[in-house]
This record gives sequence, structure tokens and C-alpha cells, in this order.
Amino acid sequence: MAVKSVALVAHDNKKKELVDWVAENRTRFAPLKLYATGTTGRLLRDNLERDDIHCLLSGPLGGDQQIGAKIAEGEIDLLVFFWDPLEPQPHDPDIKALLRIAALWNIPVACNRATAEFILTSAYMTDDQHHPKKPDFSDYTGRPVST
Ligand SMILES: O=C(CO)COP(=O)(O)O
Repeated sequence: MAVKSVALVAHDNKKKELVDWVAENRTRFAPLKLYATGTTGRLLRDNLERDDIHCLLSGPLGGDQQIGAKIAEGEIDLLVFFWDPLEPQPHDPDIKALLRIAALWNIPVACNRATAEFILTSAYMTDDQHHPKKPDFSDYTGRPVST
């Protein structure tokens, strides 16, 4: 399965780095469906001159949780999340939840530019034969629970 949908998220001190990196790689991003949290998405839209970016709510207003829900529903193949390791955020629980859901559903996650570059240039990005292992939660969902 080639990567088709990418979620792009950055904290304020990391937004310029993300926008610059995406702009430098605009050809690679051209065929991809892009999702972003509100403010990150607005900056990307303005700088990339792309009006097809699916902008969700701003992160602290629920946007991180919206991205997490889309990952759980299988709509997002790759998360690029430049979070700020030097600044506490009011919505830290939402950030942790987003990173947890991405790990749970086994999607690739880049939290910095170096990792994002590795992933974006990987042959798996366009390989229809490569299928990241889909987790099987049947033991969990079918577990006996007393009522
Ligand atoms: O806060 C964010 C991620 O945790 C990003 O949200 P914005 O893109 O709306 O700034």
C-alpha cells in the first residue's frame, strides 16, 4: 500500500521548520492527500498555494483528537508531527493521545525533520506491494467482561 494520506502537525516554534520542509518537498507531496491541524494547515495552505489541504480544528481546540480519530478509522497513512520538546502545551494529554493512537495503529510517525526525510524518501512511500501490518485487536475486543 503506497502512502496516500498524510497528517501534518507542528507546534508554534516548529511551524516554520515544517512549512519550509513541506515546501522544499512539494513535488513529493503533490499526489498526497493532506490533513493538518488548524493553524498548521492555514500556514501550509498560504505557503504552498494548495487549497485542498483538509484543515481540522486547531490542536488545543480538538484538532489533535480529530487527527487521532482519523488514524483509528484508517484514513491516515503517515503522521508528521513536529512537536516542541522545549515547551509545555496546554493540551499535553491530547498530544500524548495522538502519539499513542499512531503507535497503536502502527502508522509511521516522524517527530522531527531528520525522521521525516527518511520516511518521505523511502521506497515504501510509493510501493503498492508493501502493507504495514494491520494490528489485530480481536483478543482485546472479544475479551470476556463480566456484567
Ligand atoms: O497544537 C498543535 C498540535 O498539538 C497544532 O495545532 P495548530 O496547528 O492549530 O497550531
